[in-house]
Amino acid sequence: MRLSRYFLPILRETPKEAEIVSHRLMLRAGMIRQEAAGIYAWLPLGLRVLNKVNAIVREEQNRSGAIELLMPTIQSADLWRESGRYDAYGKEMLRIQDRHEREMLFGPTNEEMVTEIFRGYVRSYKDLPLNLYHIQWKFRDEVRPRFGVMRSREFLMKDAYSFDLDQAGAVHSYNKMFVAYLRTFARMGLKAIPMRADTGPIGGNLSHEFIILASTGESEVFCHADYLNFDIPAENTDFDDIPGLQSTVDKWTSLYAATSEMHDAGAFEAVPGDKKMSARGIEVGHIFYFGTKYSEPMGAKVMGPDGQERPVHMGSYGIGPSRLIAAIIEASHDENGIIWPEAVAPFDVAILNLKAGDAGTDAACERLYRELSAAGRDVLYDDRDERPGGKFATADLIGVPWQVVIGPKGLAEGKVELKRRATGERETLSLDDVAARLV
Ligand SMILES: Nc1ncnc2c1ncn2[C@@H]1O[C@H](COS(=O)(=O)NC(=O)[C@@H](N)CS)[C@@H](O)[C@H]1O
Repeated sequence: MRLSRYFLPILRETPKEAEIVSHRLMLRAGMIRQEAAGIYAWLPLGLRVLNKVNAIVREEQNRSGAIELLMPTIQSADLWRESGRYDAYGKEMLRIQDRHEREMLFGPTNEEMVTEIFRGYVRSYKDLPLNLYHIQWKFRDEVRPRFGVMRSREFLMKDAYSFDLDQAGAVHSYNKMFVAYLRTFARMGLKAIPMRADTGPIGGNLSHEFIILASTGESEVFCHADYLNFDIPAENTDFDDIPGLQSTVDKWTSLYAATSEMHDAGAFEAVPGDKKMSARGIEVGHIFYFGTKYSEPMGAKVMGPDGQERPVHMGSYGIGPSRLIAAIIEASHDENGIIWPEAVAPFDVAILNLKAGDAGTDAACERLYRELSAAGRDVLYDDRDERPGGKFATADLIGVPWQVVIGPKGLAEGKVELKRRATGERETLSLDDVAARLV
């Protein structure tokens, strides 16, 4: 992408309404724009990151055997009356009427709808286990949306829903999602710690939140420091290995970890002093087992192997891709801007032409731009007629992992400069060598 032809509305000033660094940087880097309280437009740079985050979420959901579909954002109130949540959900639910005065709502979550889809087609235990997921916008009329997309009113959620014949099967489905979540967040360069959690309006009695430690996190968390060094389940994890997954989950729940709602100070006391961690955290995922809470009232049942009909056991599993972007920035930035983990960076490489219009630097930049693009790298070529300082500042702000600086002086010696954003380390090497390094 040539920056002279892109749409990247960088802000010079720090917006005063932004209280935390991720909100400030997402506004300044031209990633989002507020359209209403808690409602944001995703500008081109932000959308590129959101798509990369979603790609990782999707890959790990699919690896675990979950199947993607897409449910609508607008739902019928009658559906929610079946589960009894229409009135119980409270003011967070955005209730609307259509032209025929039918009561509708903008979905805050999809347990009822996915149960309705399931019951419309599945009758036999032979069709189980089943996990259906989608990545869809949600609306929750938060009384105090804040911190940008960290706690917004319209937000993106991956929500998965599992269906099993009995609790034992549902626990295995839960464990598959648990392992998928460990892999998902690790691939984004995050250390997420699973913590026993409250189940709230979703319900049930088994639930874990996945928390990223960050000083600006809304959650207060207490946990054993050893979690930070646990190995992440491998790419070739066998998701059909029931005891294997259970032992992984047992390991990842063997040490103390709880949010303030679930904190047991006595139990925490037993953690060795140098291993005690109390910190702020950001909830990036939350998984629940809630048995027949929805299948019973909504008549989602299957014929068992014994010829008996029974309601299916379900769980739901949420990740917030839009919140995740803010969480990644909170965990990975410096005074100059964002430092994207390579897996989610909006571009892989930024080429900075220090003298746009100079035949030599233009030719060298064009050549590198062509070579890297042909090799499948996402390149942002800063070809603007702008002084070097502004180009350096923009590249650091938007956090592209690699910068290639090409200027007339360096070229005269056949050299360009390669800078690694994460560490600031710089190397001087030939144009050929830098291309080889980056493909
Ligand atoms: N207001 C919000 N803004 C941004 N992300 C949010 C917001 N509320 C929730 N999320 C994200 O969505 C994830 C799942 O939300 S949840 O309420 O915990 N779970 C559910 O809604 C279940 N239906 C899981 S499918 C959270 O872990 C969080 O990452």
